[in-house]
Amino acid sequence: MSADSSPSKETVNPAVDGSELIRFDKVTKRFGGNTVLDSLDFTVSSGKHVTLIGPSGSGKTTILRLLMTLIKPDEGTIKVGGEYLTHEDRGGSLVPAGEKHVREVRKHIGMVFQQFNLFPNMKVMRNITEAPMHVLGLSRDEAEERARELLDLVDLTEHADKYPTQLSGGQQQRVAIARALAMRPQVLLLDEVTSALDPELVAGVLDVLRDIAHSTDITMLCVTHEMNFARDISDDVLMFDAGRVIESGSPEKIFSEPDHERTRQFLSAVL
Ligand SMILES: Nc1ncnc2c1ncn2[C@@H]1O[C@H](COP(=O)(O)OP(=O)(O)OP(=O)(O)O)[C@@H](O)[C@H]1O
Repeated sequence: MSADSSPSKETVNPAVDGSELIRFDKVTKRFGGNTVLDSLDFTVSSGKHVTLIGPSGSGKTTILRLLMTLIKPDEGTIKVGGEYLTHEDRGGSLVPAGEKHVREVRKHIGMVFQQFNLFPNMKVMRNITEAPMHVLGLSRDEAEERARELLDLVDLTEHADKYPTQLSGGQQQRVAIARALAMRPQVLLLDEVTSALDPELVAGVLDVLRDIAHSTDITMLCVTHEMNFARDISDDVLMFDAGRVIESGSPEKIFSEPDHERTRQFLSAVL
């Protein structure tokens, strides 16, 4: 993909001003007796690329699933773009969020999953235009124009009329990235997006994501085991252990001179 094929910042993410975009306040999540997130606090500023690293089971994916409202916290609050995701503010008192409120706030969040999750019965173009037309109310022409720009961005212009099964896993994952961006989310959540791919297809997907990270202002929250990718794109790396952030900092700091012994152990096992 040439640098020229990148869409304008306006196309991808219209609302970037460096302010706080995500806030977790004392978020606790338990599954049965297992406390997966333990009074977790963290924030992500608009336009930043933040990578979550840490051992298996430390709660990284749980954070993304909470943001997608696939699960709810047991305690604490989550805000996106200044709005509560989990609650509604009724004259100063917080009540659990209703469906409509959750849908509104969630519009600002896009997610790419490990397993692409494309609609198998829809061609690539329709996979990308479906949500902008039905959720945002774009006309077919508007949605298709947006989709064409994004197909260019992910280097799949020639494949708009194919079904997902006619594409490689790497191509399907790039469609999933375009589909997430078509909603013009303020934040893109990436959950180990290359871990289901054959090794030779990983680089193409990571290159597209690097390009998006470097050529747009979109906020990214990324869970990955690809440490070189994390080093390339991250403004901040958060090291998790047992549902808490044990240290955070620039990739240079975390990967080269971490403060914490647990971080050193984890990195020596994965690097
Ligand atoms: N729906 C669920 N029901 C029960 N336990 C769950 C559920 N989802 C996650 N867990 C447990 O929560 C813990 C944290 O899971 P999570 O997927 O967030 O970890 P992770 O840090 O993303 O791990 P990995 O790097 O292996 O993906 C694990 O012990 C997991 O088994």
